[in-house]
Formats: sequence, C-alpha cells, structure tokens
Amino acid sequence: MNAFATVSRALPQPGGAALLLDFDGTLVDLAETPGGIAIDPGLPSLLDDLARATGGALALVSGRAIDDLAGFLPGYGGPLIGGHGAETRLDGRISRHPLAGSALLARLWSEVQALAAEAPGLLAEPKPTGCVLHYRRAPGHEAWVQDRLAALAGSAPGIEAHQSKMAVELRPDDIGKDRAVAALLQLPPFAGRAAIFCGDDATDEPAMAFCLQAGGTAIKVGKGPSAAPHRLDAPAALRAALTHWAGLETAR
Ligand SMILES: O=P(O)(O)OC[C@H]1O[C@H](O[C@H]2O[C@H](CO)[C@@H](O)[C@H](O)[C@H]2O)[C@H](O)[C@@H](O)[C@@H]1O
Repeated sequence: MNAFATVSRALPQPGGAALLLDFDGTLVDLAETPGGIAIDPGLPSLLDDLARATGGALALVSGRAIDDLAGFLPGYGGPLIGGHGAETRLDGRISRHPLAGSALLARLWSEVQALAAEAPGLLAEPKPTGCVLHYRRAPGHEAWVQDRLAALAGSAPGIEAHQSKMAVELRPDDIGKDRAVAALLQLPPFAGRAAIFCGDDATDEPAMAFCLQAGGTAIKVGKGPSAAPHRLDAPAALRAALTHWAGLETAR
C-alpha cells in the first residue's frame, strides 16, 4: 500500500477529527523566497472538501501573516492562525497580539531591513506581529543572521528570536502554535474532537506534542526529527493522504 494510504487509514475518522494544517513545507512545497511558492491547483477545493468532511473543524496554522496567507488562498474563508499564533482569524474577524503596530516592532523592522541590505541574497519579511530575516539565498550568512537577530531580540523586551527553515524571526515571546491550537480546541466545532496536526518544521513540534498529549495525533512532512507518529515525504503525499482520508478520491 502507498505511504499516503497507510497514513490516512491510521487517522481518526473525519467526522470526529479536528484537522490542523501548517502551510509552507506541509501543504505547499518550499521555494527560494516567501512569494515564490506555487499553490497546487487542487489545493483550494481540497480545503473546501476537508472542511465539509470535518464539519468545519479545519484550520490552517501558519507562521505567515494572515493577510499574506489569505492572499495565496483567496477563496478560503475558514479559521486561520497566523504569525505562529500571534494572529487568529475566526468567523472572518482577525485578532492580533497586543504588540502589533507597536513602536518596538517598527524599530525592529527598520533594523532588520538594514541588516538585509548588508549582503546580497538576504531578504527581510515584515509581519504585523514581527519580522523575519531569510538567508535561503545567502546560506553562508546563517551564523551572522542568528547572531544579529539574537542581539536584536536581547534589546527588545517581550521579543524572542525564533529559528525556522533558513530564516530567523523576531516575534512576541509569549506565543506559539501549541498555545494557539490549545485555544482553538476549546471552541466549537473543534472542541471534543481528536486533533490531527500536520507540519514540517521545528516550529510545528510543540503543536504536534500538544495534540499527542491531548489524545490526537500528528503527521510530519519531510525529513528531520519529530514526535509525530506518522510521516510523509512531501506536501503532494500529504494532499494525497488527506484526499484518501476524507474519501474524496471518487468525488474529485
Ligand atoms: O508555519 P508555516 O506556514 O510553515 O510558515 C513558516 C514560514 O514560511 C515562510 O518561510 C519559509 O518558506 C519560504 C517559502 O517556501 C522559504 O523561502 C523560507 O526559507 C522558509 O523559511 C514564510 O516566509 C515565513 O513567514 C513563515 O514563518
């Protein structure tokens, strides 16, 4: 049996599950730049179908800003968690961490832009609740980026430097996907369901651990250590597994 079919059979049934999906590296392949990703043409309808199959207990849980994410999925109106938990969109209404729009984050954004100008290939990305310095196109600058952003975080009360794939982010120090997922799972239609978290990055691991501890499960996409009991090698395999899981193959 294919790996995607084996994984899908091991999951709780859609009618009793809450499906929590990371975005970059999980639903879409990674790209050289944040704006360079390609959305699989079947992804929007897959999300609609999964929302139906789970009775609406589907959420995207991303590090991206909500407005950025919504720009890639304009037809998706369901729950979104963005900024690693610093933003939430529920019933179309967005709420943000209290530091959004602060002078502190504006100062950090100026400093990160100045750092990005110091070497070709570095890329600064703004968010309402933080900012990122990407070095995927300047991999030799990894330690330099880590040191500089650690120093900036040290100068900014309530801010931490957070490592993700070929990037370091400055974000509020009291957020995380685990906390955001825990809050979401208190709400209808998520409450009382077995949570399934699908992710690819170290930043997803706390949310996976939370779901496991709460009686749910997790799927790791790609290589690297993970607490997840299930693993698939790429976003295409996860999309296939979810299609199989929700019994959508004949309908699509
Ligand atoms: O939590 P996620 O939905 O997985 O978002 C994590 C970060 O994704 C983006 O950066 C990553 O993907 C880029 C596009 O593939 C890639 O170029 C970059 O190297 C990766 O770090 C996004 O730009 C970040 O804001 C998200 O936090």
